[in-house]
Amino acid sequence: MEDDVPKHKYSLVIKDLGPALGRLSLYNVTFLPLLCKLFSAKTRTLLMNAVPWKAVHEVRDMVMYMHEFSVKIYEEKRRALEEGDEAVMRQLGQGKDILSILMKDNINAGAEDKLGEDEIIAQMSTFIFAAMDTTSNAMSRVLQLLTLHPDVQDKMRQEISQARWECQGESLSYDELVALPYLDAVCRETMRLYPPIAHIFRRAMEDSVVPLSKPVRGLDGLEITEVIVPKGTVVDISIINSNRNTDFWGPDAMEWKPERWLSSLPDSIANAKIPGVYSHLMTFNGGGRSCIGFKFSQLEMKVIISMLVEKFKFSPAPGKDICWQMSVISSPAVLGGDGHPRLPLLVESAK
Ligand code: HEM
Repeated sequence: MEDDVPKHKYSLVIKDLGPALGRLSLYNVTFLPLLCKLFSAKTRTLLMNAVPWKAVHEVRDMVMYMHEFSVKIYEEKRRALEEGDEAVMRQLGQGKDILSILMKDNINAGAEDKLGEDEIIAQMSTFIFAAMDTTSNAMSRVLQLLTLHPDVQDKMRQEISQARWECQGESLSYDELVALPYLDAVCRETMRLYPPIAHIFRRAMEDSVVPLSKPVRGLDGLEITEVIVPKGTVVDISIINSNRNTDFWGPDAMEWKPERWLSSLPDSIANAKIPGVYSHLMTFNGGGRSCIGFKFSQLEMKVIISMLVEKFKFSPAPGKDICWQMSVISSPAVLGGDGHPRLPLLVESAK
C-alpha cells in the first residue's frame, strides 16, 4: 500500500498475464488447446520461439518467469527440508505455508499418491496464481469499500475491539474470528457484488440444450426458452451477473449492503438453486472444478482485515480515484508516473 515500494516482478507479471492472454484470445480459443494436445512442452516452446508474433512471445516469457520462480521456491524448500527442522523454521512461514505442507506430505505419501517433481512445481504455480491476486485484490476491495462507508468501518472496528476485549486482548481463535457476524457480512457482500474473477470460460464437450431461467423474446417475436449449444462452443459463464441478478437478490442487488447477510436471505435465493460452493454465489464457481481454496481465502481475509481495521482508520486518498481493471482477476488501478497501478489508501492510526 505504499507508493514508493518497488513492486515484485512476480506480481507485475501476474497482473499483466490476463490482458496478455486476452491479446492472444484468437489463438487461445482455437490454436492453444490444439497445441497442448498435440505437442510436448518442449516442442510447444520451440514452436512459440519460431512464430513471429509478439503477443505469443509475451505470454511465453511470463509463463517461463512464473515457472522459474516456482522452481526457485521448490529448490529452497527442498534444501531446507533436507537440512532439517531448524532450517525449515528459518524460512518465511516457518514450514507452515501451503507449499511446504504440500512438499512434506508428498515425502510421506505412498507410492500411488506421490507426485513427481515436475508436478509439484506445476502445482506450486497453480497455487501461487490462483491464491495470491484473487485474495489480495478482494482485500483491497474490502478496504476501498470501507473508505467509502465509514459507518460500516466503525461498526466493524467496534465488533473486533469488543471480541478482543472479551478474550482479554489475546488473539482471536479460528472459531471466535469466523463467528464475528459483521466481519462475515462485509466479506460475503464484497464477494457477492465484486467477485475477483468476474467470468470463467468453458468449452462444451458435447451437443447440449441449455434451458433459460426465464424466457426471452427473439427479434421475430417468438419466445425462446432454451439455447442450443453445439459441441466445441466456448461459453462465457458470467459469475458477476449471477451474483447481481435482481430476480434472486431483489431490486437492491447492485447496492453494497452487508446488512443483507445479518437476517435470513429471501426465498428467491434459496429457490434459485445457484450451484456455487459458497453462499449462493458463483464467486468460487461450483462443481468438480470449483475453487479448492475458498475457505482458506476467507480465513486469510478475515485475519488480515480484522488486524488492520482494529489498528488503522482507512479513508480515501485525496485527488486519487480508484478504477478497477476487469481482466482475468480484477485489480485496483490508479496509474502512477511509472505507468503501473497503485493502491492509493490513506492509512492513519485508529487510536
Ligand atoms: C477471493 C479469493 C479467491 C477467488 C475469488 C477464487 C476463485 C476461483 C474460481 C472462480 C475458480 C474456478 C476457475 C475455473 O475453473 O476456471 C478457482 C479455482 C481454483 N482456486 Fe480459487 N479463488 C480464490 C482463492 C484461492 C486460494 C486462496 C487458493 C489456494 C489456497 C485457490 C486455489 C484454487 C485452485 C487450485 C483452483 C483450481 C481448481 C481446479 O481446477 O480443480 N483459490 N478459484
